[in-house]
Amino acid sequence: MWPPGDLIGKSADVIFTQSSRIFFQSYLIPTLLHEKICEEMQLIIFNALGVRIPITVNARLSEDGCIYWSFFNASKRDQLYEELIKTRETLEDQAEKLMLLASTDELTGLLNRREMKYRSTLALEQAARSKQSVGLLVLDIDHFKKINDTFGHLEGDRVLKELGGLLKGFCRQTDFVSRFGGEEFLIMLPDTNKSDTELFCQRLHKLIAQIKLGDSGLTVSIGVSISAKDISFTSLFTQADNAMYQAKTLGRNRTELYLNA
Ligand SMILES: Nc1nc2c(ncn2[C@@H]2O[C@H](COP(=O)(O)OP(=O)(O)OP(=O)(O)O)[C@@H](O)[C@H]2O)c(=O)[nH]1
Repeated sequence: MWPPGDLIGKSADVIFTQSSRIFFQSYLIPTLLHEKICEEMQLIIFNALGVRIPITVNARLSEDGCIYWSFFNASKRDQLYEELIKTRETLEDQAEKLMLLASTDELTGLLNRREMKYRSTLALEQAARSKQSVGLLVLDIDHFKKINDTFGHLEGDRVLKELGGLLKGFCRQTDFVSRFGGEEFLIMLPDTNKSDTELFCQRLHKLIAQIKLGDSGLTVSIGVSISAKDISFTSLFTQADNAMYQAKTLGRNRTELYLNA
């Protein structure tokens, strides 16, 4: 630093960097004159060799009109800030990854059961407020046990992944697509009606048939329920699930609509 006595009589221009000088003159001095005290001000000074040194400044204006200064070397300060920023970024990164892990299905990357329930519940509340209908599709792969038994579990997993990717690509950004469990998928279509949803399902059957298993294409059974009024997610799901079982009973590879009484 400066040898003792060397700073006596030196102007602030010699000691402070340009930005610190501006801060010193426009903020620190006026504050000191007004408040009589300034604490923990962060400035940068030049040492006797012209090297920039970050410092923490405390100053007090005494009754006799003298200003008493104390400068503390804060060389590690910037390093500490950088480390804090890096740590915060790492934590934010990890939190994002954890949120993704907690909300998605590992195999397909689609929403998992918990996240689907959560988002669908919110969407249904919103739809009820704006008097819009929401379509819920329960989609279950046909004879999936046989697929596993014939082609092996790994091939079964491949089919689940391919179907997941296909559903994601086919649906809109605003739709919710999830793997609800095993070989069952759920899709929620906000702001839809019966005829649009039926058309959607017809297209879906055609598209899904492009996933090949030996010589034949994959088939699914779909159950649909359209929210008529204020309805809970559980009730809407039960309706769509019943319709899906109806589709299974009627021969599979088809869509059945739950009919509101
Ligand atoms: N490969 C694979 N198989 C799974 C996974 N989760 C569930 N399964 C299998 O999916 C099969 C579902 O069989 P079932 O419930 O009998 O239904 P299904 O054979 O599709 O018959 P239907 O639904 O009546 O057409 C079971 O054999 C499960 O082991 C998974 O993550 N990967």
